[in-house]
Amino acid sequence: MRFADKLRARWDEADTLLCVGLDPDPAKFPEAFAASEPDDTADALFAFCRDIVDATAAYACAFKPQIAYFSAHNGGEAALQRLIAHINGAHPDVPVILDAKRGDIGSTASQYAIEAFDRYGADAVTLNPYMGRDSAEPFLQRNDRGCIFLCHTSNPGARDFQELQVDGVPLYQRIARTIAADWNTDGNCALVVGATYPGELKVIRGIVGDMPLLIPGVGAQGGDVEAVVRNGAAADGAGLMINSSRGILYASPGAGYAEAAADAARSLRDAINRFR
Ligand SMILES: O=C(O)c1cc(=O)[nH]c(=O)n1[C@@H]1O[C@H](COP(=O)(O)O)[C@@H](O)[C@H]1O
Repeated sequence: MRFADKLRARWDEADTLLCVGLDPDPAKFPEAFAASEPDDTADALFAFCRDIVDATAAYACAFKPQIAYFSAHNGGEAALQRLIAHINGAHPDVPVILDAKRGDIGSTASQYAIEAFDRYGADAVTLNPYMGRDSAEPFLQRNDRGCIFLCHTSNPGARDFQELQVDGVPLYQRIARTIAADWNTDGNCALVVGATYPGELKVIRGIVGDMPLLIPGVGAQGGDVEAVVRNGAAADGAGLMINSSRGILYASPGAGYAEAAADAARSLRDAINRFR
């Protein structure tokens, strides 16, 4: 199924706008995952994330594994492959967003598209639009998959370039307008907008209509759920994938980590739904 349709079906059927972020950091794992050999780390990455996925799937409109948390470790890429295969097999209704923030010349971008969509089997991938249309083309052409472009990121440095004036408008608005008007001909584009910039989120929603928005930055980064939903929801009350990673993964450091993650995911889903 196309990413856009899978996401829409998940929003409707599971009544959730929560994206569960999978950023596994072995230093924060419960005792049970302590690796005795360096090679055990990859197995621990997989097993910890699998437990989180199985505990939180009911509350998730998407899962978002961050590739660096896997590829930083020997064997980590194989663990990521196993994890996405597990999600696709056990929770086939929940789309997977590979957070890799790719962007390069077209020939290299083609390889990145194969990596995300064929090697890993992701439904969508995060992309950096800085290199322009031809760098996005190999991803856009795979029109059953989602292309989620950075627009206004959640970090403090987002202002350094993204808010510079270009032809009288901030660059992030120009990016939103260009992607909505020119790049989204197959309806497979979405944008990343940080929860930490609710005013900018409102402007972006006004530019892009009902395009899906991936919203990182609630929880650990301090973004406010009410402001995100009020400023970012589409006209039908959906349109958002509101991500939390650390707030769910490390809800409890002990043996009850999976139950605590489920509780954190359920309460964030409910908090989001209260403002829709
Ligand atoms: O593309 C992203 O997912 C992303 C964009 C952005 O502007 N800010 C941002 O935090 N992210 C990612 O979203 C996740 C946020 O994690 P938490 O702050 O722990 O919820 C991390 O995986 C980041 O890499």
